[in-house]
Amino acid sequence: MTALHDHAVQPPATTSPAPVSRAGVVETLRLTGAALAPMLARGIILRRPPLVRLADRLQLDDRAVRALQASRRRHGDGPLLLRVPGRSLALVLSARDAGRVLAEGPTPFSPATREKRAALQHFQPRGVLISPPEDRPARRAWNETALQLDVPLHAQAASVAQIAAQELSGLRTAGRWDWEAFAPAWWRVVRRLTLGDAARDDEALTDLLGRLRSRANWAFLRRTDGPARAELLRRLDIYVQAAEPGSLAATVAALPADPDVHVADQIAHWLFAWDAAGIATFRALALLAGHPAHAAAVASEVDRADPVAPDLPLLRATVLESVRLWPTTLAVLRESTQDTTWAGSTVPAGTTFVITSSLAHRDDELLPDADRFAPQLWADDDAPGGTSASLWSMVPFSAGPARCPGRDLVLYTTGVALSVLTAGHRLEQAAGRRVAEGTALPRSLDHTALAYRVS
Ligand code: HEM
Repeated sequence: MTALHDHAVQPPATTSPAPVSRAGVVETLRLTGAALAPMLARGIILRRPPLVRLADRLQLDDRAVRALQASRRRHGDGPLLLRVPGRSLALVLSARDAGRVLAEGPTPFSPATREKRAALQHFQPRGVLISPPEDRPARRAWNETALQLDVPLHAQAASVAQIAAQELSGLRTAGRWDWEAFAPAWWRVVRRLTLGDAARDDEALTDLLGRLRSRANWAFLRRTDGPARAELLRRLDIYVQAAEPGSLAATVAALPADPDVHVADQIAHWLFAWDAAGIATFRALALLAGHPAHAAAVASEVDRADPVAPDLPLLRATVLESVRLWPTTLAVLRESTQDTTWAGSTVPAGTTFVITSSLAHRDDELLPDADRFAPQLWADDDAPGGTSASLWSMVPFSAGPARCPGRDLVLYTTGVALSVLTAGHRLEQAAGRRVAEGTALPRSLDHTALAYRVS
């Protein structure tokens, strides 16, 4: 792995720090309207389809990028403090500062911000991402071991490939599929690979999680449904105890027991996060359909691969491009646990720093490939190539000590899913906003409107 994904990641020394600025009331309102409100409205924890449609129709991510860039031109690229009554909120506007905030954690920049705690406690009160400092190390280490971070082929890789083939090849055989057909098949893959075959048809479990995620969208504004949450965690525990061979539950059962980890809470996070992986896969199909030369290279990669546990670097890069171009984590938040200093100016403890993924990944003032499909960016060991400081901002799986521990398993699983859906066929986009070579790619893409056909 390159330095970008190391725990010891340091912000690049090539650009000098810039001081903090403060937005006025009107500018705060403008930025809230253009960048923050559309993100919240779309649903941070569970997407709301009508709002996803609206974001696509109005290209809201494009508006967000332009508003943030305008503020950066006005103030410089140091953190921008907004005027929010009773809160200290700072927008991160440079790759340099994003690098710092992500690298220097969990102190002074904690991933367990109050917004995330309020949202995620609805279904995973002891999840690693919202854990207090004393509980975090054990849960983080457990997640890294169970998910096998930095291991391209997870111990369950062969089983994952088999499950993906069994559940998804029917879509290809049907010749055409849309989101309505893909999503239930994807959830069957997720339940089987996480909990075992016994969970294959347990749609009630996914529905229960969905209801709690929908409450989580409202964070502080909705009461916790304690009984429903306890029921979810209880049902997850039953599957974990059964430890069906070939599932992640079996991997988990083989780990040393530690009562402080609270396994069901960690698995509730996994199930929630697999939803993002499905969305990323579905959008990656649009990239393949719209870039025939790349699709041809992928086809020969799939032909040559080991059928039992295929290693598919071009498909990994395709999924990485999917989450770079259309990030599934709309913003990465950190909360400062002490005063922090920025080129001589001090920002008080308790400030929430917001890295908006749309700006970080689509900053066309800094990134030459911001709006193009550029799988070659990930050729260097899956980290963006080149030495430009601006590339530090391209971190769809985050960076530093809270980076996504599921990253390698996600890239493997989604790569295998794409190979099942496309192998031996020519793929075309049949519906949804066009994603085509030679045009600037849309900044908001409604995945629920996409459909594909193979011939
Ligand atoms: C497209 C799919 C995914 C993307 C883009 C993604 C991205 C991310 C990002 C950006 C974070 C950091 C969040 C933050 O700092 O607030 C994160 C954290 C995390 N992800 Fe993922 N993730 C994905 C799927 C998964 C899956 C499928 C799993 C588990 C099977 C997983 C497990 C986790 C865990 C446990 C954390 C918390 C890490 C910590 O607090 O140290 N993710 N992910």
